[in-house]
Amino acid sequence: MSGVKARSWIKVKEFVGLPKRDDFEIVEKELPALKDGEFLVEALWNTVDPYMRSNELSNKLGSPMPGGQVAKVTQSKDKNFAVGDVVLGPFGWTSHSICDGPASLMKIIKLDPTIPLPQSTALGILGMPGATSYFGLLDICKPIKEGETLLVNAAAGAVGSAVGQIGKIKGMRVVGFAGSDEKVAYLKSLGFDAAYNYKTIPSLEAAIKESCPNGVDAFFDNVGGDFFDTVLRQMNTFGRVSVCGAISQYNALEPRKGIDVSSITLIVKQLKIEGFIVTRWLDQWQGAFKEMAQWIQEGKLKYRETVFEGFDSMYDAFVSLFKGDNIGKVVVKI
Ligand SMILES: NC(=O)C1=CN([C@@H]2O[C@H](COP(=O)(O)OP(=O)(O)OC[C@H]3O[C@@H](n4cnc5c(N)ncnc54)[C@H](OP(=O)(O)O)[C@@H]3O)[C@@H](O)[C@H]2O)C=CC1
Ligand SMILES: O=C(O)CCC[C@H](O)\C=C/C=C/C=C/C(=O)C/C=C\CCCCCO
Repeated sequence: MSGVKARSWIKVKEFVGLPKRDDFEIVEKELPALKDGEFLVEALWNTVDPYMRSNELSNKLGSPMPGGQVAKVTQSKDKNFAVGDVVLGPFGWTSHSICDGPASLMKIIKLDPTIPLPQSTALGILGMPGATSYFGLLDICKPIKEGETLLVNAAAGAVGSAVGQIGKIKGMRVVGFAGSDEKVAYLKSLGFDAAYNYKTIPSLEAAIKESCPNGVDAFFDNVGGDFFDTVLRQMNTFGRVSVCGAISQYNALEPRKGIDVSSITLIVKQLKIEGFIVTRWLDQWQGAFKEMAQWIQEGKLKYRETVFEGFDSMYDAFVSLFKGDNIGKVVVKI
């Protein structure tokens, strides 16, 4: 069997600035017949995530773009995977893939049919970004006392919107910054105590002083650059900073050289500043998803998705992340 043609988005040029359409080519290739122990999947949902911008973290030139995918088994010679099963796997920006099951290096998880949420959530709130929010907040920002102030930026995105809500669940006072008035309204609808459009406020420093009169105890940073420095200067003693992302720098032609905050400030305030990669907690992701699914069912945790339609829209979906066009998780319905 097989006789299937797979289409893949191949990265053909290193990114310089915002990725361009001609940094990619869509290539079609006929897949071979399945061998024993293999199965064929067809993409249902693809994801685009900011880390794919990295020339270092993404696949090599000439290879398909990386990434998680929710896919349907359409042919199988593996007794563990039947036609019709839906799986989550690292298949990248590809329409069809041949897999040789969990025994191979690929991580292929059968989706849990007892969690009654859309399949696309395995790429968002109950996937890598959701785990990022959960562990980046709870393990690094460590909510300690009821009423502590948490500040999060890119707050209306996949990671940020869950960070703020988990902060509220843990009894924090939550302040969010995002790039449009529509996003600010969304954050308020999620229960954020204060929210600002950082593109239109006259001064970020003044907005922090106004919304965090007792200072900032915990800072979840998705943006980096000047934003990072400005918040760092307003942290309280024993403040915790979760350095999750630096999206303001990913397309910069000349990234900033370093942090523009005196080390004396860090010493005197005894700040704890920790970067992380979410796979650090990979063995704990499933436990987090169970708890988050419960919060969703109880109405305590809400999520949104910005859906692009069709395999050909992968590029538009990807660059939307850097233009701030999305609310919540960007996914592509194939
Ligand atoms: N450390 C880890 O393991 C992980 C880190 N991350 C990081 O988390 C962050 C959020 O990711 P994710 O939730 O998937 O993406 P989002 O859904 O938040 O989308 C990206 C958002 O970033 C904001 N943004 C884009 N460019 C800029 C800029 N120049 N300055 C300020 N804001 C900008 C935009 O929102 P706005 O309109 O508000 O500007 C945009 O909507 C990223 O930095 C990502 O790299 C994600 C997963 C794992
Ligand atoms: O969905 C899955 O299960 C697959 C997840 C794979 C993924 O590799 C896991 C972790 C992702 C980490 C993301 C990190 C960041 O976004 C922030 C760190 C670095 C981004 C550097 C971008 C540089 C741009 O020039």
